[in-house]
Amino acid sequence: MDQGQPDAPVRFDHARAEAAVRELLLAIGEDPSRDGLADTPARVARAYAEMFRGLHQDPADVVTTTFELGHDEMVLVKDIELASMCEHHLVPFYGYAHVGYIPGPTGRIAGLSKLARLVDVFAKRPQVQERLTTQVADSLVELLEPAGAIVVVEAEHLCMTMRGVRKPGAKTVTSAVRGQLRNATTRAEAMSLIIGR
Ligand SMILES: Nc1nc2c(ncn2[C@@H]2O[C@H](COP(=O)(O)OP(=O)(O)OP(=O)(O)O)[C@@H](O)[C@H]2O)c(=O)[nH]1
Ligand SMILES: [Zn+2]
Repeated sequence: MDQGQPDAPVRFDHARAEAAVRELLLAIGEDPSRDGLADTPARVARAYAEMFRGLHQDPADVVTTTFELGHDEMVLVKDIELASMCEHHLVPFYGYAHVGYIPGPTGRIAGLSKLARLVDVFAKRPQVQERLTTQVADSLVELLEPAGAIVVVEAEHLCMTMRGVRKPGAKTVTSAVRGQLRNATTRAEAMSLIIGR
């Protein structure tokens, strides 16, 4: 279903994650049995289960409340906070998603919170920002059959901040537009709503 990610991943394996963290601590020259680290493998395993929970979620189970309202103008939820994990370095990238759509002929619209939940389903996986953006747009299209959809993500990647090229403050902006929102005027209207804070 999702590009680059397993269709039916195994459930989170706590014992395996704990063993891997213990191994990693040994690899960096630490002593996993010292007081401060004794509970760390179990703690990190729990944190990873939470941070990667999206691997075990189906977007259709999250966008549960839809209505048919006959509203045919753009709906935009902007400044949805997101935190994900870069799949190259397994460190966070974080920022905002802006999700908008124009209802389609069915008039189906989603509860607003469901758009934010949809972002999380895909953010809580090992990710690259481009795929996260595309996945949110494509599942919005699949679930709501809108006339158009737009997803813009702006994020700062810790792999570019705390290591490597070390450029704090650099923001990556990605977008995915579908249907009528590809039209220059509609797209410009959406972008001005997104940018105009
Ligand atoms: N396109 C894209 N690239 C990403 C994303 N997250 C991290 N990267 C990049 O993935 C690349 C991995 O490059 P590599 O050369 O294999 O890894 P590296 O030696 O750690 O690279 P540096 O970060 O440049 O030190 C880096 O340029 C990262 O900036 C993302 O969401 N999208
Ligand atoms: Zn990275």
